[in-house]
Amino acid sequence: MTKLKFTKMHGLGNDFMVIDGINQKFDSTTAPIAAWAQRHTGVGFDQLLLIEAPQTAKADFRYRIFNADGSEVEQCGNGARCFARFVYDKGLTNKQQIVVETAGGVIVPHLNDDGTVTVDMGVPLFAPEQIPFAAIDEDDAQRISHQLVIGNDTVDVTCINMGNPHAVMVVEDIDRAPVHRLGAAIENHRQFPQRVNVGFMQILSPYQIRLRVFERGVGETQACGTGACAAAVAGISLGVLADDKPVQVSLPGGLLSISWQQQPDAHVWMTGPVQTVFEGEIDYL
Ligand SMILES: N[C@@H](CCC[C@H](N)C(=O)O)C(=O)O
Repeated sequence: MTKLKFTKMHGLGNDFMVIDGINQKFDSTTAPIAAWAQRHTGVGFDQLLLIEAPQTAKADFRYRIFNADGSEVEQCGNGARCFARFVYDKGLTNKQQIVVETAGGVIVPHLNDDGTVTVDMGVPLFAPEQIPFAAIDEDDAQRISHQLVIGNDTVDVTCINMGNPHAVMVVEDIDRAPVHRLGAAIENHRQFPQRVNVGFMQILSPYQIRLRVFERGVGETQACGTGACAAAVAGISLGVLADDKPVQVSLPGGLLSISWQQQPDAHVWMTGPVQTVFEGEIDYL
């Protein structure tokens, strides 16, 4: 049995087991990721983040993401900030602006002097096949908001791909929203063939929202970076948020600042904190 070194980190309470897969051997096909994710019997985390060498010369690193249920996914915003802090603090790079390959496209985190990290999260996608979302007909396919039938209820969701799929609902009060019941039903709704992350957004002003996210493969988390980006983009696209200043997103774990201008090919920018909690090692292989 060898020991695998890892670092426990979090971004606003969305927590991660971060593994340097460049300097140690790690096989994601055999690692017991879902068991390690367990809160009582494992390390406990929402996502495992794996750092690898890039596959193209244009990037500095490749960053892979695994949900607590063990599924590999395309993108993770809070993880991207932790990733950047990790590679810099561990001396894997001396760059403060890092080009990163992910399964959801290239992102560019930048380490700020105040300890926060700003990430260029790329361009949001809206077309049903890009989410992916199975629209019921051509009219439905033209819209960014869609009606979903869930049992006896009909709910409106705005669908955005931020590297990974998101469905965002506007609600009156996130404290009273049925986040767990509706979140689980929408995550696994037959119109989302790859499942979906579900955001519940309360509008406070054109520049301020409250947000809870029921994450695909995890359940409700303290914060979701891509969820915050998707919610801000959804609100701006629906005309209930403004795009001339950053939108402040208040999540159960704290605040993220999101900027996006409603123009073709405009990138989404996310700024927020990161925290290293402890270093650990676990029996492996
Ligand atoms: N916590 C994340 C998103 C992690 C992946 C997500 N659960 C998915 O399945 O796509 C974030 O901060 O963006």
